[in-house]
Amino acid sequence: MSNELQPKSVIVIFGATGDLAKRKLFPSIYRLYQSGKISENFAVVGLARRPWTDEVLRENVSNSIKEAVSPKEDLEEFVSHFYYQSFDVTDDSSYSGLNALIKELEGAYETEENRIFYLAMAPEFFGTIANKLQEYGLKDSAGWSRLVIEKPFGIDIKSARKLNKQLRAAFDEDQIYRIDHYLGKEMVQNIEVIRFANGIFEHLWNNRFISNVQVTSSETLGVEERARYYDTSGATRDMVQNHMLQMVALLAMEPPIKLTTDEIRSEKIKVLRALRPINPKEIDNFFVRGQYGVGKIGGETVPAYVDEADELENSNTETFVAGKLLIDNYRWAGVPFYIRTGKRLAEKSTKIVIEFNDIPMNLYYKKDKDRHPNLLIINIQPNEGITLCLNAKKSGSGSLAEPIQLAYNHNPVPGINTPEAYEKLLYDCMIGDATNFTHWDEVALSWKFVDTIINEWSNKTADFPNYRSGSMGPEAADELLAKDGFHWWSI
Ligand SMILES: NC(=O)C1=CN([C@@H]2O[C@H](COP(=O)(O)OP(=O)(O)OC[C@H]3O[C@@H](n4cnc5c(N)ncnc54)[C@H](OP(=O)(O)O)[C@@H]3O)[C@@H](O)[C@H]2O)C=CC1
Ligand SMILES: O=C1O[C@H](COP(=O)(O)O)[C@@H](O)[C@H](O)[C@H]1O
Repeated sequence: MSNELQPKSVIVIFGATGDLAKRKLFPSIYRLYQSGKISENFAVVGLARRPWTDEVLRENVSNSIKEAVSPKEDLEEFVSHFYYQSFDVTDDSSYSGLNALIKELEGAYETEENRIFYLAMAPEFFGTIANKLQEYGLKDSAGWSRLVIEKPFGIDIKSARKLNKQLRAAFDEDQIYRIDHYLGKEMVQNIEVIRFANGIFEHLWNNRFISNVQVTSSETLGVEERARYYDTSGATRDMVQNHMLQMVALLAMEPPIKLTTDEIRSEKIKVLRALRPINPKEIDNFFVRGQYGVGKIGGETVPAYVDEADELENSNTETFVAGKLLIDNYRWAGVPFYIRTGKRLAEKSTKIVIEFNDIPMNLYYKKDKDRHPNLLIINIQPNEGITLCLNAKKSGSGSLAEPIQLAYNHNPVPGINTPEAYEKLLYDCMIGDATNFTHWDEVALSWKFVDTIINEWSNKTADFPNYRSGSMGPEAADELLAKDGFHWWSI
């Protein structure tokens, strides 16, 4: 592997004793090391308040890797690149010591003064940290400095603007890497290729041939240990503002004129700009919310949302959202993009269905109800691949037809590809490729769109719970499509 592809850097992780670092970041860095994408020229500085030592951090890193991947004999050598500093981000005196440690490691590991500051901490600290990194000269090195920001990026447009202003006072837009881990998923990245590298699809990819698009991201898990965060967020902030709208933008965008970060992001921005704002008076015609009650998942009885933790009692937070989006541009006028996401649903799966217009008359099916429009299904997870649903002659039945599927498996091993997504995004950040990170304009437009919905819902108490755990959400989500003559496809 050439040096160009083996970026050198010191990676500083704020919040190194936390859950994200343990479950996602350490295993991702190890996988990059194992695959040769990073060489020996790297060091990781872990920061958090608890009084760990280098050895304690290294032991924790080792354990987290053993839990996530099958380590090889290089694990000990790998963890020797990790250093720990007990650090309170609100305490000014911590930052000078950090500067000294980084400089020492840059000398020892010859990292050319390239620095990544990964903020794996609660969002209320993001602004302070960015500010201190500037004030104490940590971001000003002879190499490059990049800031990776975890979600949530604010809780509404106002707070997101404030945060962005704080970040931009210290870092340039091209130094800020806002993570949306769905953009690191293999099949989410594949949307663009499937669309623009195939003549047959691109000709049909518009309102003349597509009747509707459905994006579903369903989870079987409940809120787990994240009740405090989740209850102030809800499914709209947690999944729609970011992952769901990003997938819609990729499905609807125009072909970029070049495969550059700016061109691709600017096409996505145009889609988000064209989203028709929801009129609060008509919200029920466009958006549906839900909260799970008791039910069964995988044969096990699971509690209702409000019984998952003490602080959730009487909660009015939505754990499910379904919506109909309209994109007011030449290509998509009149085509509904339906989205649906929720916790404690029947299956863990993310899938996109593109439904094409049906044929004008039925000659090949005895009953109209057996007809099947052509569908293109993009399976994001746990299976990765695409399925094209066509109609073909039914064997031995005169000229009658039956639905058939052409299926392509992109990855023969099904699984939830979140660790791989983090690995890809971390590497992209190291090589300075921000294409699969969200630009501020995308974040702002997405917040503007969802804010109307969140505000409207926060004014009215919902009749929760309204769906059973283990189902696919409230009936109103089915009615949303039925009103337009469609239904959710579950292929
Ligand atoms: N966990 C996940 O799967 C995901 C997390 N995220 C986001 O990632 C970020 C981190 O989440 P997560 O790891 O779950 O959170 P945790 O609560 O597990 O970790 C928080 C970290 O911050 C440290 N910390 C808290 N206060 C301070 C302080 N004043 N100074 C220095 N360190 C401090 C804690 O360590 P200590 O107590 O030792 O100081 C700990 O290391 C959040 O923004 C979250 O929304 C996003 C997607 C998924
Ligand atoms: O960002 C988030 O995503 C996860 C779902 O991610 P996936 O990669 O497992 O599909 C979700 O569980 C979480 O609530 C949300 O914060």
